[in-house]
Amino acid sequence: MLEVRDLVKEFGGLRAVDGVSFTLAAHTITGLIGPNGAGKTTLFNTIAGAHRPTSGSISFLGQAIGGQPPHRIFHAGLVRTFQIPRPFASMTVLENAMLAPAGQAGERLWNNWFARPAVRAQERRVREQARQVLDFVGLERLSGEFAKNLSGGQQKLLELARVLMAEPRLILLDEPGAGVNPTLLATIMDKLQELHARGITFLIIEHNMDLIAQLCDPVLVLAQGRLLMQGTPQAVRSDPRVLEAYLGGEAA
Ligand SMILES: Nc1ncnc2c1ncn2[C@@H]1O[C@H](COP(=O)(O)OP(=O)(O)OP(=O)(O)O)[C@@H](O)[C@H]1O
Repeated sequence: MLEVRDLVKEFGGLRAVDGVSFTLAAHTITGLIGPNGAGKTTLFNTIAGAHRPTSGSISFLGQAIGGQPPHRIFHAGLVRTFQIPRPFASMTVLENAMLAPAGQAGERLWNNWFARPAVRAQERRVREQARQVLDFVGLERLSGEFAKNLSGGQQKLLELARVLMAEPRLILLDEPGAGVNPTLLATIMDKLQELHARGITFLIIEHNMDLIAQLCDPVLVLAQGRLLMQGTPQAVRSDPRVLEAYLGGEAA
């Protein structure tokens, strides 16, 4: 589904991603771990189009996407979430979900004036899809609530709902477990497993090793911009190089 080859991303003289290669098989949940500053977020940003690769290639479903703008990658079916969700705080949960798909008829000025029935029909469809997606993530009863009133975990679920509106094939999830209480974390993990069973592929950055061990196989370990190893959660956990990378990271 995704093939990353010799990917390099430099900021000035700093190689945040330093020659990384891996492939993601369809219908897998792959974990991405590594100490702070290892380059995980930069790798996500480069795959999702926020950064142009310095060199190397990225292909998604056989198409080269390296250096493409984020909206094109998004519409190709590769979406990402953020470690700290960014909903529109003063809009409701439902409105936030409805905003997600681009290219709606109502976005074009002329359509508003000349194609009102088409706009209304499309809005009805988007609203219905948003309700179904919110129902799936368990936020239906909060659909009229302002997004700013949601807890951290609920905001993560809203962010998941928003990316699901795009009907993605591959989701890059940035720390789904961060700042989430244990009850909601269990809900989020259930939802991810259900989406996986429905055929969605995931790449997940996460510091919570229990979440990684329960959901992910394989796990990629990044350290200082390089892929240190990949393997099962058990293999990664017991590999002395991984321990050393983490201890080195903490000492730094
Ligand atoms: N836009 C940027 N400009 C300059 N340097 C950057 C930029 N983004 C990241 N870096 C640097 O690149 C390196 C990798 O950072 P990155 O955020 O990708 O690591 P990470 O593994 O996601 O860390 P964390 O687990 O703390 O989120 C760091 O040294 C960071 O300071």
